[in-house]
Amino acid sequence: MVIGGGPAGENVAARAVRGGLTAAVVDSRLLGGECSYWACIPSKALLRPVELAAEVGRVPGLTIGPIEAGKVLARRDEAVAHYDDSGQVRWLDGVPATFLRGAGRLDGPRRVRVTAPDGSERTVTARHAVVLATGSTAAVPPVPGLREANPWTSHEVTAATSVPERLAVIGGGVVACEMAQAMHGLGARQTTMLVRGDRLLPRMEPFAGELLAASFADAGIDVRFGTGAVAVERPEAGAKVTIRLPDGPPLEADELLVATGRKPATSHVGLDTVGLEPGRYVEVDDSMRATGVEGGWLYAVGDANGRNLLTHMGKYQARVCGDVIAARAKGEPDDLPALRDTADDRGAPQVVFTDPQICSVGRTEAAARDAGFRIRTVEYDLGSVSGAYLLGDGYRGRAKAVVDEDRRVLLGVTFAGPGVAELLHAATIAVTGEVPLERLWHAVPSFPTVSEIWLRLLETYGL
Ligand SMILES: Cc1cc2nc3c(=O)[nH]c(=O)nc-3n(C[C@H](O)[C@H](O)[C@H](O)COP(=O)(O)OP(=O)(O)OC[C@H]3O[C@@H](n4cnc5c(N)ncnc54)[C@H](O)[C@@H]3O)c2cc1C
Ligand SMILES: NC(=O)c1ccc[n+]([C@@H]2O[C@H](COP(=O)([O-])OP(=O)(O)OC[C@H]3O[C@@H](n4cnc5c(N)ncnc54)[C@H](O)[C@@H]3O)[C@@H](O)[C@H]2O)c1
Repeated sequence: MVIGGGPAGENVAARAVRGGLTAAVVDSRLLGGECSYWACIPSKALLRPVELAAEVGRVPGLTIGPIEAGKVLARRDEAVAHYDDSGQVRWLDGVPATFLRGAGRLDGPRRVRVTAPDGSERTVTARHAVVLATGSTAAVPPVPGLREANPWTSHEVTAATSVPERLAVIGGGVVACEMAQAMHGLGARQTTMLVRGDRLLPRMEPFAGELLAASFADAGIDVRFGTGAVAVERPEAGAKVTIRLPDGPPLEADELLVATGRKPATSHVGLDTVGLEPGRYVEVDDSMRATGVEGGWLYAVGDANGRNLLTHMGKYQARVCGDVIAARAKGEPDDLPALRDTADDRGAPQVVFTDPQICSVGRTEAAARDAGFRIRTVEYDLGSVSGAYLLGDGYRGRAKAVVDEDRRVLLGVTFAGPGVAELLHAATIAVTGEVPLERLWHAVPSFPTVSEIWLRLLETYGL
């Protein structure tokens, strides 16, 4: 029994069925989850034309007219299937698994109470396991007047039906960067980012945020560091927003986006009925089983367990989880390597779809040092790789690899630059596979591709 039908929940059900069990998924909104309708898919649909326009602008001889925001918003609507989940429901039927539309809530061991949209209730008892896959929601900080001002969160900005003239953004993380760039590229005349710290994307290598900030400055996005909202005023819905800052004049905007992180969607799922604290991430072991629940029947995957708030990592956890549940149900060995999550704590692969793209896998230099590794780092200017130069004039980018000096394998890799997202999986294989540098040296990148960065990094290292 799976509560929450986002990418993680759907995949647990599919794997459990593949393993010979039956499965039911309950979702209170749309099957497909936040990712399909209000996160990954719409945000990337909005960003794609902005990225493409930037790419075209770097190639002499090509010009691109202004982006028609209306058509981009219409394509976004297509990408989210006009907020209709019948395609996903058909997919789940074909798994085959049962879909229950309604709100799920734990009601003691292996029991889930489902409240349907018409208010009717039923209780389902799972034979083997219950999986929490309820995701996360935007966290809104307790700034005076902020909630009352009804700001946009990721939910509203990805579903925007028009582009505000003046957009203010609180936050400097992934959602803030991607959506500031999307709205600015789609026509916002004044986009201002209020960033608490001293850089964008603080969890990434510092050069990534620096390159992004330079690109935003060139594009006319006003990024202000070391500041934030101390109070917010909006007299009525639809009116302009006034954001009071720690110093200087207040900022006025037509819309305000709050992108200051997430909180787990676990406050309403009956955690208290099984001895866990509502509203917290559900702590799990590497088989995705909730620790601290007697009987071992409760699991949590995806954003709900807080390991890595990324769709592909939630789906990976879901594959582990569905397979583990099936193995345990059948009394089969449940400790095989494929039945354990070994990817999450090494540093998940992630792509930030801005211009430049920022992507990384494994540990940053700081994280590797904190973990006690004896490391050496190498960096290289991506713009001086022939393949990158050929992509367009003024290509700016950088790559960095973190090497474990004791084992001579890569602990982490970061790329920043236009078109680097597709380089990431090679890095993921090298880091996850712990490919020795001496072996990696024989993986010859094609000329003239951006992948030649691999050769340059290894040469810089000394190979
Ligand atoms: C703007 C934005 C862009 C993003 N872009 C990317 C990206 O490009 N790549 C990437 O990897 N990640 C991205 N993410 C992160 C990604 O969206 C999440 O990691 C992912 O959606 C988590 O999947 P999930 O299945 O755990 O939860 P969700 O997708 O949040 O799904 C949870 C589901 O549970 C349901 N639910 C909740 N409570 C109940 C209940 N009590 N009963 C029944 N159903 C319930 C909800 O209705 C929802 O359908 C982005 C996030 C945001 C906000
Ligand atoms: N392309 C992608 O992979 C993608 C895209 C969007 C979101 N996501 C995922 O969704 C998650 C949520 O993204 P996010 O950008 O909301 O969170 P985040 O954790 O990436 O960034 C939050 C930002 O808000 C700042 N902040 C936190 N509290 C604040 C406060 N009270 N006042 C001012 N600033 C504050 C933080 O310093 C940070 O810069 C991320 O973990 C990310 O992995 C992924």
